[in-house]
Amino acid sequence: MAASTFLCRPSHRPLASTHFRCCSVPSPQTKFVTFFRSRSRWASASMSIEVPMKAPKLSFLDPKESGSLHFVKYHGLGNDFILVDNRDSVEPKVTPEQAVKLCDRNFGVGADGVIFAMPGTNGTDYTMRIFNSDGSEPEMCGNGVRCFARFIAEIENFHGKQSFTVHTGAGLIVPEIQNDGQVRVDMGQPVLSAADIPTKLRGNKDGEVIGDELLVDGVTWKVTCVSMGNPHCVTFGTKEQEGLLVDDLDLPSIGPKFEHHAMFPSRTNTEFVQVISPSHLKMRVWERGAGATLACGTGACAVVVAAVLEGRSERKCVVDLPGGPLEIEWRVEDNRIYMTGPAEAVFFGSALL
Ligand SMILES: N[C@@H](CCC[C@H](N)C(=O)O)C(=O)O
Repeated sequence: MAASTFLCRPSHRPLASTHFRCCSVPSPQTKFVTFFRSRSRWASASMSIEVPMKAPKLSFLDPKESGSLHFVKYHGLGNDFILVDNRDSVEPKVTPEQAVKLCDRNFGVGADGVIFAMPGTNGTDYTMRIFNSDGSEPEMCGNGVRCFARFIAEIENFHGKQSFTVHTGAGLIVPEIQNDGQVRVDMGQPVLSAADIPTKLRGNKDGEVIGDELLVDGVTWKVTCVSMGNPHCVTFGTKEQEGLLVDDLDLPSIGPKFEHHAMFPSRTNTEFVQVISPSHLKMRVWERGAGATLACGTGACAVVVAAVLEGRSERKCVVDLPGGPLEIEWRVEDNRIYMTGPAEAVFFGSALL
């Protein structure tokens, strides 16, 4: 069954419409549990099931049960998120510590982050907050905001082309759901001043870090730093060897050394980029607070800005990420960046907190 079939009214289906009343009849060896399914043609029928002496608690199947979190899992090109309907409160329904547990791929639901759909701020339609899988809170998430837009459309029962305003830690973001289901997002203007990114790299006379040298573990990398609300360090190669082959990188080894580099006081996301053509870039990403992910929307935007500033690409590019392509355009007219890509619901459920 298509996920969207379930998602029209997540709080009403399917668990909420199925109430089980349970009565047990003890016997020396076993308990017999009788289920009555209410409001159905089975209401007067009963079914006896033999269960072990200690009948399992079924309370966690009740969505109203306190202590469980109802969520929908989405992904944008494999960058995956647990979406929480938080429209009734300005406080996130889970703590950063709980987010870490939920994101665990063995002991939890598994995700790169938890995203909260919250009431608007200062007149915006909604507010989006996100916790990374390490529990830290970033300012913005590009793939996340596309998932957020599709989630809002489902829970608000919006259809067709839709656009709304979203307050984020990076300011106002405007996603627009297209007729084909893709989401085009006005990601705002890039920030280039070193102090605001933030990076301690000194930069040029305008305070911008474009093609500067960064020593990482004895190797000098050429980097351009961009903030899309969150910090990004973009590299096309080292001083000795321009022209990365991104598939050859040992990302788990090199990524953390950029993320925790002393030049980035708020840590950084890092994009390693290969130029396929002036309108086609290929990247891998090591994300702050989440590690190697299959895609990063803010990262893809930062990559196009860096490629333009370094004279490597046009302003409109397809950016290939491990999880698939994004279309990115940095418009001359308004200095704003537009990102277009998919977002898909994959499952929903209740997690015990
Ligand atoms: N994957 C995201 C970025 C999520 C936040 C990032 N890890 C950070 O800490 O800045 C995207 O698609 O932009």
